[in-house]
Amino acid sequence: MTSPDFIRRDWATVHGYPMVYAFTTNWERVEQFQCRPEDVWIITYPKSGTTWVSEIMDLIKNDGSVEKQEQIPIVQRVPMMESAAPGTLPSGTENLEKMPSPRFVKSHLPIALLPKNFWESDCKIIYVARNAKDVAVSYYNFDRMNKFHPEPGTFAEYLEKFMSGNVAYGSWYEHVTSWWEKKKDHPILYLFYEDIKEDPKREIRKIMEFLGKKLDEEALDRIVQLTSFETMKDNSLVNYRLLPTTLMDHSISPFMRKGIAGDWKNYFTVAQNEKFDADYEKKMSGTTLKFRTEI
Ligand SMILES: Nc1ncnc2c1ncn2[C@@H]1O[C@H](COP(=O)(O)OS(=O)(=O)O)[C@@H](OP(=O)(O)O)[C@H]1O
Repeated sequence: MTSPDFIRRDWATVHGYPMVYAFTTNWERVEQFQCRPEDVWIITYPKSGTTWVSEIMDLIKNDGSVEKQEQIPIVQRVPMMESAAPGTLPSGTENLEKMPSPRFVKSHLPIALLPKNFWESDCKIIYVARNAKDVAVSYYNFDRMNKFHPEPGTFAEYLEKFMSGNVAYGSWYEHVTSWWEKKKDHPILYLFYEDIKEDPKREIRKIMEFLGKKLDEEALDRIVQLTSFETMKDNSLVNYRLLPTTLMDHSISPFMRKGIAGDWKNYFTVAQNEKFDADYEKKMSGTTLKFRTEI
């Protein structure tokens, strides 16, 4: 297979936001995407636990039974709306348009880039946030292995880009705080990666209630087990290993990398940490949103 022309391309810009080039060659399909009232969206800043919560949602829908689950990759069960790989794979919008309701829709979009009829569709939204330091580390390693993105450079170089929002989907700080504010006027289940890691059963219960499903303890326990990092990292339907290495090279860094809270301590120098904290204080001073950087 010859390399598609979007491999390792620099970010495109959409309304001022850096965006994965391959997704932008027909952005109108994103703006015009027809949201449906029965849709449930899983929205996150990248690397915050999207795949984890997508699998949890799909198992809840199927009463905690893998037998009931369609045996197809998570990218088709919970398609990422804005994704596209021109000439290589069907786009997220194409996959979603063909899906019967109720659909689960994944997206990393900031509020400003949502499809035009998003809010009037009155869909359900689950938002998952993860602390900025672990997101930066996870995103750095993802950019190393994911050829839809430009090379990240060294971790020191990457961290500067992350702090200035010069990464796909723009600023983490703006993303998590603006979605937090939206909770005031739209029912959004706002979850934290660290909380799910700390007590998966408690958080799965919240998702179950939000989706209006009732499952017994046995089913809940099964979902906890099936969505543990150890199980998901070896499940080819969720670990992205079915994608060709021309797109993602897991030998550089696996998609299911470590799955922990606090890995940033293995990456940040003392000086980087101090600079990051000072910058964080300034950017996050106006919000009530609080994160844990370890559990
Ligand atoms: N089950 C489970 N438990 C704990 N952690 C998990 C789990 N599944 C995925 N992950 C970790 O989530 C990180 C990937 O985030 P996303 O799925 O949001 O990535 S993406 O934005 O959709 O590409 C990435 O984090 P890092 O390991 O820190 O890189 C994954 O390993």
